[in-house]
Amino acid sequence: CGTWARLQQRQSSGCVYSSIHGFNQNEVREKLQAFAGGSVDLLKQDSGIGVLTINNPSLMNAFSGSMMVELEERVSQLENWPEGKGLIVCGAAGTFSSGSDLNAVRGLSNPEGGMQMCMFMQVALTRLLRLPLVSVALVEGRALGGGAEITTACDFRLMASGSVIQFIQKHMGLVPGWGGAARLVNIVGSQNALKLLGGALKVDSEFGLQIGLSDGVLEASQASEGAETLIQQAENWLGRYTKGPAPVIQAVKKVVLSGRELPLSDALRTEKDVFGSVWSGPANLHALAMKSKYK
Ligand SMILES: CC[C@@H](C(=O)O)C(=O)SCCNC(=O)CCNC(=O)[C@H](O)C(C)(C)COP(=O)(O)OP(=O)(O)OC[C@H]1O[C@@H](n2cnc3c(N)ncnc32)[C@H](O)[C@@H]1OP(=O)(O)O
Repeated sequence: CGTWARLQQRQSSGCVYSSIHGFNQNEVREKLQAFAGGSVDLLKQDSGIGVLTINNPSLMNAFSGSMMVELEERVSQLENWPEGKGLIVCGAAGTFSSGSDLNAVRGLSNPEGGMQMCMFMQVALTRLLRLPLVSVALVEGRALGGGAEITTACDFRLMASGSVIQFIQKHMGLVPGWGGAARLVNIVGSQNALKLLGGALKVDSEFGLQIGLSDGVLEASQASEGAETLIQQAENWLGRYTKGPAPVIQAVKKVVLSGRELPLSDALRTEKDVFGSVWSGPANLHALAMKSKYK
């Protein structure tokens, strides 16, 4: 697909930033690796649903430098997953993420270091949002600062009862820098984004639904035999949008993404190309043979 391929190409070559902006991805990667700790784990399931886990429980899943690098590596793996249909992004041990690891932040304390880290994370999170998979952030516990920003790099957000998303950057004398402000405006509109960022408001599951930041509330059940875990609940919720063959689900995500990101004429051309990739495909031929009715 012509325009889609160009969009993909732009994103893997760094999309927004290049050497013109003083961005050297390999150099930043090397610097970030020096701030080690935790991991970002990927489980690719046979069902076509991936689970990406932010894993640094002793620091409330704060993002060390090496985790930023791992996030980018996991996104690369997901970009090359033909059988993939959906993705759940969650945190380990009952909480989502408390944002940047403050120890790494202190080590990058000059504006140049901060901006390099921002550029790296913006590129990784833009690629996460542009995956041809339907993605959902499963928020349990807290998503603070950079953690709140990561939730906005998914197509949907599900909040467990008792969980909180909070853009606390203002309290730190900062603004979001991982692309979270731009994405938040797209999700909740500029009025609500100004309230959330300007007031560093705590968004609980009810408020989240009200302003459209959250797409559903999950009830954390007591761990008992037969009780669904939050991940299982999120998988069930996602199932409505990922049921069917991977090429069709990926095609749906691509046309929505191009409609959101491209000027209309480019989006229309992409839609035509993506349509061509599924027209007379196995799923299309099967549906025609079944003479299905949609009453
Ligand atoms: C670049 C800026 C920005 C962005 O990218 O947008 C950021 O993300 S900056 C990071 C913003 N986050 C914070 O400032 C979080 C600060 N921490 C807290 O508010 C609290 O720790 C908590 C997350 C609300 C949890 O509170 P509580 O349940 O009471 O646990 P503890 O406070 O005891 O936390 C356990 C342990 O974890 C350490 N911790 C938590 N978050 C971070 C973090 N972001 N970086 C480094 N360390 C973190 C906390 O210090 C405790 O460690 P010990 O004191 O050694 O036990």
